[in-house]
Amino acid sequence: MANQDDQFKKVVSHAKEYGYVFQSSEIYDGLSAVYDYAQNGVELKKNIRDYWWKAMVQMHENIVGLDAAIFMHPTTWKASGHIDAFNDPLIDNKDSKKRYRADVLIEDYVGKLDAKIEKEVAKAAKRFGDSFDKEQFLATNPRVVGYKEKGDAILHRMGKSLENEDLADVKLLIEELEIGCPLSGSKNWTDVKQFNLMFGTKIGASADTAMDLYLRPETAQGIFVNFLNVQKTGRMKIPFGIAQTGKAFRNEIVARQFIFRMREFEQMEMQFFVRPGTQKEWYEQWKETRLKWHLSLGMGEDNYRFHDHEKLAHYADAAADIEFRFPFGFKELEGIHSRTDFDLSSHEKHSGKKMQYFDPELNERYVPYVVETSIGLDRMFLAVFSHSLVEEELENGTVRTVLKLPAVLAPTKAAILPLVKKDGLPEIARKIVEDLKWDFNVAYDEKDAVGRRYRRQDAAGTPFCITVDHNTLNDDTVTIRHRDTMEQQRVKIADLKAIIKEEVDVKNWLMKM
Ligand SMILES: Nc1ncnc2c1ncn2[C@@H]1O[C@H](COP(=O)(O)OP(=O)(O)OP(=O)(O)O)[C@@H](O)[C@H]1O
Repeated sequence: MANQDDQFKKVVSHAKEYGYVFQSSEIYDGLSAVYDYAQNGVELKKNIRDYWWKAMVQMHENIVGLDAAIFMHPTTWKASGHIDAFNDPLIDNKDSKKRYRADVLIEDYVGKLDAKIEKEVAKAAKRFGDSFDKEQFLATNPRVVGYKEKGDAILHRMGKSLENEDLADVKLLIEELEIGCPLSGSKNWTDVKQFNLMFGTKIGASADTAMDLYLRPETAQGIFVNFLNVQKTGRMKIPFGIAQTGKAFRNEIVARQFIFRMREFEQMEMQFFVRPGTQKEWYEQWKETRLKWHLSLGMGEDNYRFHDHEKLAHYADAAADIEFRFPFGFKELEGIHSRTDFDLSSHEKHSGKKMQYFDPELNERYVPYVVETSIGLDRMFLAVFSHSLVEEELENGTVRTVLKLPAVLAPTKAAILPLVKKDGLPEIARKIVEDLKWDFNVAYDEKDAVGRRYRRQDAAGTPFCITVDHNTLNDDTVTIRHRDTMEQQRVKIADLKAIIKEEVDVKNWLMKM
């Protein structure tokens, strides 16, 4: 593939062309960092959500679901720390008048060092072939070690400065590293300031009684405030979890990179309530479990890595990201956070209501500790979509565009194609659609030559094309074509359901965890 920018542009235009993602309010020139999911996008998104829900809720006896409201009592956000501390450090360039997140500018600088490391690794792997030992190379090659140490030192200093609210040092770091405005190159920066990311609104009709509200910036707080309701009504015993998917809103300063960073997005979060003192074990366990979930989709072990945080949020005693190799480099896809008892204790203080659990085994009451797994649904969508989009050169010299979505997530599982629009073939194809649609999302397509229809379905990500031809009239068999290998098999119509199920069944995918 061409360079990263070109690849990313292809992802964005393909998402539009094949009915996955549209810019919101496009006829009014769009709304920045807000997107709509189109006919195929809504299915892919639903399938990702279901895949997560099944893995987290259905497969765990001790995890239950919740759907809390987006609006919450405003004191929630005082207690959670969002009113005081949900800020991003921003910096303006005086010449280009562009605004950036200071920490992102610095992280991008470190990302370039990481890219240099990857280049060195690729070069050495080529040179040494089978005898190449990547671990040893990373640990001993002086140039690579130098880049790594420099990157770590920069992130460490930034982490400390942000933790100590020393914004002057963050600016100094940008100056010392000679980071320029990505747009203009200018190094003429303002001071770094904090900017709160919550969107405010009002509830109530009259000006005197209206109450200031916030659109929730994370779904987690809806779980915390309901913790005892769920525990008591579900008779849950610690350790147990509450899972939720839903919209969150953040007034992001730098809203770019398509659906990677949006102002309205969806999260899939699970809060796991544990005995104080056991949180580190659970944290490690959830890190591992969540990585396995990602790997079960078969998108390549090399495309994931953990990033353990040095700079911890006010509520956490440990935190790590699962990063994915997006077209623009490794970036956070999911966060796993050991949130201590911060949230529940703080809600206890602010509400005056007890948030404690009586542990019958210890015969003791306590505020549980919490380990959270939090993944952006839209970001997961981008990971899957961008990874799946490939251009393949075929033997005859032509190029085919294929969206190799994991079959379990594909919006349409099979397209049923009559070879020609006559001789009773469309009727048989329609009958197959009628039969399969009870189990799978399937499509009927009779327009254009069959080769073009295959390409259309390849690009839309449909794992199977089923072609009804004249032989079907004699022996009730059809051709089933596999998207990724382009292999074709002759099979009985009666066997179609089982063949498709084998490939798209959630169980078969989750069993790989
Ligand atoms: N603006 C956003 N648009 C899309 N997804 C988001 C956005 N902000 C967060 N997420 C998703 O929600 C997950 C959990 O949120 P969390 O608060 O941990 O993110 P974060 O650390 O603030 O993310 P980032 O550092 O990228 O801003 C993230 O891992 C990401 O997948």
